[in-house]
Parts: sequence; C-alpha cells; structure tokens
Amino acid sequence: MKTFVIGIGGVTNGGKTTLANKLHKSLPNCSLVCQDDYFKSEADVETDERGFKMYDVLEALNMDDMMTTVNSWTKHSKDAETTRQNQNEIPRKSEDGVYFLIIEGFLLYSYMPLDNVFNKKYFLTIPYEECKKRRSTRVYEPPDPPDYFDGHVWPMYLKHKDQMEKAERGIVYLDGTKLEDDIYSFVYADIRKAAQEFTR
Ligand SMILES: Nc1ncnc2c1ncn2[C@@H]1O[C@H](COP(=O)(O)OP(=O)(O)O)[C@@H](O)[C@H]1O
Ligand SMILES: NC(=O)c1ccc[n+]([C@@H]2O[C@H](COP(=O)(O)O)[C@@H](O)[C@H]2O)c1
Repeated sequence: MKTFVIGIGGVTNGGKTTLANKLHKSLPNCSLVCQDDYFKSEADVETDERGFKMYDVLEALNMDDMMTTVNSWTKHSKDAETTRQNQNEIPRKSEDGVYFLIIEGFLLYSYMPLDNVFNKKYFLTIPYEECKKRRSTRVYEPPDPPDYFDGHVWPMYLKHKDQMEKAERGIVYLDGTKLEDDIYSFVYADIRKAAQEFTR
C-alpha cells in the first residue's frame, strides 16, 4: 500500500490545526501527527538571558520521538496505534489505494530528518498584527508571559522562515487570512490531484 505524507506547517495561530483536522476528517485512510504533542516538559525547556522559556526552537521538542512515530506509521501504515487516528472512524478504502499521513506543526521544515518524508508541503502565513491578535486569545501551558510574542515567538518565527526560504524545497504557501473553507477546499483538491499523479 502506498503512503502519502502531507506537511501542514506555518506560523503559530496561522490555522494549521483547523486545516489539519478538516483534512483528517475528509481524506480516506488518514492519520494525523501533531508536533505540539512532542513539546518537552517545562523543566526541560531552556530559559534565555531575559528569563523567557525558549519554546519556539527545535530543542524544545522531542523530535526524535516524533520521528519514531512517523517512521513507525510509514512501516506499518495500517497501524494507527501510535497516531491520533480517530478510533471510531470506519476505515474507508481509498480509491487511490493510498494511506495518508498529515504532520502538522510550527517547526516542520526546519527539521531535516523529516524533509524527504513529505510528499507535499504546505505553509500557512498570517501578518504580524493578525498573529499577535490571535495569539493573545490563546492560553498555552505555561501561559505566555508579558512581551513573549515580540521578544521570543515572532523573532524565532522570522528566523526559521528565513532559513526555510533560503533552502526552498517545493513548499506551497497558503494565506491564513482567507476563509477557512476556501483554504481547506484548495488544499483538499491539491492533495487529491497530487496523490492521483503519485499512484499513476
Ligand atoms: N482561516 C481562518 N480565518 C480566521 N481565523 C482562523 C482561520 N483559521 C483558524 N482561525 C482561528 O485562529 C486561531 C488559531 O487557529 P489554529 O488552527 O489553532 O492555529 P495553529 O494550529 O496554526 O496554531 C483559532 O482561534 C482559529 O479559530
Ligand atoms: N504545548 C506546549 O507545551 C507549549 C508551551 C508553551 C508555548 N507553546 C507554544 O506553542 C506554539 C506552537 O504551537 P501552535 O503553532 O499550535 O501555536 C509555540 O509558539 C510555543 O510558544 C506551547
């Protein structure tokens, strides 16, 4: 059985989870891995000289564990034990004969071992003001301290995006300010087309 791995990357609060969940529900034989599930515990995340916990770097994540999950899915694509596949979902046979895996997260394309795993890579962007506004309504554990967005989150985002763009590797950019349904419809159609070409 063929596997088709989709990356849904992008800025914090860009709409990654919203899009990935919709695709997960609608694509046949689809599993989902979320990078947010691989954050280290607070005590294991380093603190910078200003006292900010450095959550927005790869070192804050157990990427080896995430990679193990992805590799295990690839080897045993029918085994959804290690992913968040909806256990109540009735398995549907894909007309393409493909098993889909969505990997969703804010630092996907900065982690080189994942690079050649993806069949298709998407990256959601939103402008600074919109991102700051959306982030201010979200509560993380631990919550963002004052000035965390401007002092850590946004500068780290720009740094990683800059590195990613320098090594441009076929990423499809998505405007996260568009309507949720429009983003979803475009990506869904794009994936089905790519998967058909892939299995031809
Ligand atoms: N296309 C969109 N337009 C406006 N708001 C959106 C859109 N997509 C997601 N949101 C909202 O933005 C916030 C962050 O979305 P989420 O999918 O959790 O982002 P991420 O996983 O990238 O952090 C949520 O409040 C969500 O409802
Ligand atoms: N899940 C956690 O343990 C945790 C803790 C603190 C901050 N965060 C934030 O999560 C963000 C990434 O996730 P989103 O892309 O879903 O916003 C990062 O910007 C990071 O600052 C996550």
